Amino acid sequence: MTEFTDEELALDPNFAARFDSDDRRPPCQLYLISPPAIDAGFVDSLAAAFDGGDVAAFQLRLKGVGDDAIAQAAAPLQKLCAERDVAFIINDSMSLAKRLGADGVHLGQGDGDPREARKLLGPSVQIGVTCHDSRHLAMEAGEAGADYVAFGAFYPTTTKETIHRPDPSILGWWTALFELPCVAIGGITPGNAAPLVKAGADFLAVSGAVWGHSDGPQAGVAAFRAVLAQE
Ligand SMILES: Cc1ncc(COP(=O)(O)OP(=O)(O)O)c(N)n1
Ligand SMILES: Cc1ncsc1CCOP(=O)(O)O
Ligand SMILES: [Mg+2]
Repeated sequence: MTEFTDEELALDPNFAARFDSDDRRPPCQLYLISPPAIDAGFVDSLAAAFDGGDVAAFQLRLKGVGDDAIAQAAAPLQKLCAERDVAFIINDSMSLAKRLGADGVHLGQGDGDPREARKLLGPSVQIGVTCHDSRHLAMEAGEAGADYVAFGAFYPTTTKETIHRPDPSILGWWTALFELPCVAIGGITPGNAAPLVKAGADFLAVSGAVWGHSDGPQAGVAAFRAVLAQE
């Protein structure tokens, strides 16, 4: 991608986009986040979710659970992801991602250095970084070799306590300047996702709207089809 000076970028945030105007980004895709706690039957819920429509990635995000317990829970889920061609991403821990041979790891700002993760995991493992509502953090993550940056929480959510509330325009700013994919997260539902897709999100990361859907996770994923196909 074309490199620009800070001055050029400050003058016109779409400066780079003019030069890369025939670069087409793939359509926005779904990135499923697990509930914070699961039971042994969850593999069936995950299979149902995958039956609902295309899912690009699944993140195992179990909070307050030790690595051994996560590793035990992960085995059938990772196998299912491999069978369905869905990237299997581990949250928080690069060492656990390495131990499990996961397809990727998601690192928050306090979860470790993406450069260290790259050294540990190698070139083909996907590394994602939480960037809240910060252009600065996103550019830092890109510099550090992340494979995607995640902005959020765009909407109120009960899945996680959140402080930052970006405007959807941060997605447009990012995609105009950088090829690196961006993920939108936080309280996303089929009803409020359209502005994020329109603004340029490459992925919608969703938990509650799928697992909490009144007709089950298959219907939860299917409900996103229309908004993802709007481009
Ligand atoms: C895709 C994606 N984006 C953001 C997060 C949040 O990560 P983090 O800030 O480390 O918070 P926890 O998820 O660890 O509570 C994520 N997990 N995935
Ligand atoms: C993990 C995380 N990081 C920011 S918001 C959020 C929760 C996403 O879950 P939901 O889709 O239920 O809001
Ligand atoms: Mg984290």
